[in-house]
Amino acid sequence: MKITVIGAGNVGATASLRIAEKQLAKEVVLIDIVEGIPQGKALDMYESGPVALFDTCIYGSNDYKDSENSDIVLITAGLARKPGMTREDLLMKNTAIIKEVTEQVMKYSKNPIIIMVSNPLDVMTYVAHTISGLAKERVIGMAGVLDTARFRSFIAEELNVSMQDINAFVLGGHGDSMVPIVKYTSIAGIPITELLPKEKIDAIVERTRNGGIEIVNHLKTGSAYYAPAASAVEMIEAIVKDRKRILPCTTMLNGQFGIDGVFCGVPVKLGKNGIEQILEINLSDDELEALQKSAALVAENCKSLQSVLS
Ligand SMILES: NC(=O)c1ccc[n+]([C@@H]2O[C@H](COP(=O)([O-])OP(=O)(O)OC[C@H]3O[C@@H](n4cnc5c(N)ncnc54)[C@H](O)[C@@H]3O)[C@@H](O)[C@H]2O)c1
Ligand SMILES: O=C(O)C[C@H](O)C(=O)O
Repeated sequence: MKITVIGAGNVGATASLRIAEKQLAKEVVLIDIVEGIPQGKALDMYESGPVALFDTCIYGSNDYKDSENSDIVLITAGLARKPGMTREDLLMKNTAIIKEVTEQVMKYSKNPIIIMVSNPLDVMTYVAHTISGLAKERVIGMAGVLDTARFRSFIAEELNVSMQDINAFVLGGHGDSMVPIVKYTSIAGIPITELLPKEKIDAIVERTRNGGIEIVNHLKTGSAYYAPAASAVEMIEAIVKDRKRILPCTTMLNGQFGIDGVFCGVPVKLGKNGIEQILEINLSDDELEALQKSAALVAENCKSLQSVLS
């Protein structure tokens, strides 16, 4: 198994180390546009092998040739937002970066699975899919796992219970319009509505929607990376180990949930072939409407890129 991580910044470097520590690949290649950074960071990680107990071969490069024959490519290249910015403010600059990165990736790997992290997430997943020409099952966006991890952690904190016992889904686009699905949120199988009053649930939903900017406002220089990297690696692990995990991921919908031709976060089955199934679960009328609205915003942004991508 060979995994290439594009972007040796906060998310890319953190994810690379987690991949190595979990021994998910024989070879991890870290690529960035800045000379020295991927080489230095990767060597530093490699040298942690004897004490962190892994044998993964991990190295850095500025040359996409080193990504040759990758099974999985994690794309984290691009600008991160700062306080006062929305993810959509990154649209034009990151589109140019993701277009170039995807072209380079496809020069050297015939049929990789691409996992997109760069923002605005749903639109960048669309860009990578359009440019790569890969089957839609092989171009997957990471956002739902992160948004759901935030939702789960806030619920666990409120109830003072293990995070492991919280089951939930946050669906939709990775923006202010994301849709935490209260109907499928449970604590060891107990519906959340039996354990928390509506006002508390509403407050947690709101905090989840603002989870990204909450971190940006603390950090001031960039955005979150520990939980994002952990979330991307959970998806990679599901694929590498063919675990058939049911996770909220961004994928192209073709009529499911009444949404057509748009990338949007929904529950999927993840295995060795990438997205192996989309689970079209029953949503309440309000949740379905919110999901469709969220997808419409993604579609609008994708449409604005038509001239750039053609
Ligand atoms: N989907 C999510 O939930 C989620 C979560 C966190 C961050 N993000 C997004 O991920 C991206 C990266 O975040 P970060 O915190 O790691 O940022 P960062 O600034 O720490 O790292 C980005 C890296 O990309 C590199 N880069 C820029 N242009 C490049 C190019 N053309 N080719 C190769 N590398 C290039 C930079 O040199 C830098 O090392 C941002 O767009 C951010 O908004 C998304
Ligand atoms: O908030 C951001 O800009 C980064 C990422 O999308 C996040 O949710 O942490």
